[in-house]
Amino acid sequence: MSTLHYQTGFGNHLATEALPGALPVGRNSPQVCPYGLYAEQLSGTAFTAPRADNRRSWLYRIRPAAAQQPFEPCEDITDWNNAFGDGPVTPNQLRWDPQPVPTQPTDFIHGIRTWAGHGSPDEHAGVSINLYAANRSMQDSYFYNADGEMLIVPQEGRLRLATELGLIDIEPCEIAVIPRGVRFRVLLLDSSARGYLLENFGAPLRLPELGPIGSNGLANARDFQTPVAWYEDIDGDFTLYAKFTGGFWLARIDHSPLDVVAWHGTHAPYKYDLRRFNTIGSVSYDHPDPCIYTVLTSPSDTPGTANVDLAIFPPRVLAAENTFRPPWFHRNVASEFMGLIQGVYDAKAEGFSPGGASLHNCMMPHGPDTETFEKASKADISQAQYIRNTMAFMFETRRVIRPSPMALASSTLQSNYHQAWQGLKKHFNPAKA
Ligand SMILES: O=C(O)Cc1cc(O)ccc1O
Ligand SMILES: [Fe+2]
Repeated sequence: MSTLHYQTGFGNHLATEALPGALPVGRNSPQVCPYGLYAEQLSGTAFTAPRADNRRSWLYRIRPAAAQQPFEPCEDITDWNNAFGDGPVTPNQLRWDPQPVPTQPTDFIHGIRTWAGHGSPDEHAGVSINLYAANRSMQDSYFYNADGEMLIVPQEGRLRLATELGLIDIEPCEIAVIPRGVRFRVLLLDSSARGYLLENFGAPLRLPELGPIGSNGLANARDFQTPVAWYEDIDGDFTLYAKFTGGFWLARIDHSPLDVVAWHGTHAPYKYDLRRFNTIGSVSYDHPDPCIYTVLTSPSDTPGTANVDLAIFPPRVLAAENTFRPPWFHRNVASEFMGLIQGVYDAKAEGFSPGGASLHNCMMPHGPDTETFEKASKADISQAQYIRNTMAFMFETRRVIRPSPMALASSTLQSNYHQAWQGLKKHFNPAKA
């Protein structure tokens, strides 16, 4: 769709300059930088983080980020917060219809509504899960998030992410990650935009290990795209919004903070097209655990137990024999928040719409709805099944996902979701094995 230029790979050390010779050679911090630029290091992990995990970039910019006015509390962003409610969480399965597009002029950061989450930005652990709906570009304003990295999952409408480190265009079925601290603004390329936003307070998202799968498969590193350096040299009266410790702040700034002429490093935004995912599945029997569909993972301090995983359920071919092919009935210690980007999700014949959401928390029983169960139990599985029109995703986390007060009060909350499993008949017959 776009003519933007990207560098490829995941987690590799990239280098890019918008003007020839803007990147210093042989050192990060020369006494005087080319073109009169300032050098600035942006660290996304501890200085001493292991090499494989370390994320930092060196930015060469017109003014350092420190050249800004003091921040004041910002009152006009209230629906995006880290107030996930307190008190006991309902043990009921929850599902929501899609959110309406706003009627008032609303830009991306003002159109974010917190739906669920856990943990805290102060602790660098947990997530917030949000829905966004916007109908105009951010005007004369910029934003950065000190609380976590932002994973944007568009469901409707294309976005241009104008970031310090370059331009990214995304459309539905693509995702983008903006790392902690990176300054950016969001432009709408269509009249309205809607989607999902994960704020990850924990360790930066990374590719999962592949184990016995081998050196290829799932999301391949070469399909990740990071922008080339791009800058604007604009003076004016702008607003810089910041999110820090769950609250919003704003400062005046007399120039665009998107003034990085060259950069190199590992802490940089990227995009990925979910349609490139190399789906691995069972070619003998049984439906595998959904971790087989992991795109990205934010590990916690406990091995194998993620702060959050992004898994997808993309178009694919089901071939398992003598098997109930859809997702099975299950209860899980981990908590599962799902969204649907397009089409129909294979575990739910009805009621889970594109733009909608579901939450199956710790130990909540769930699985195929009655219609899906009955159909799959009788289906001819001598033939492969082609699942074409779909793209669902799941944020799976180790901790309970607390639905926000706003999500629980929303008119889009389905009061009849439990009906999905009410029609399940008793088939038991002790006389027939
Ligand atoms: O609950 C869900 O729909 C998500 C899911 C999908 C799957 O294929 C296996 C397990 C699982 O939790
Ligand atoms: Fe599940």
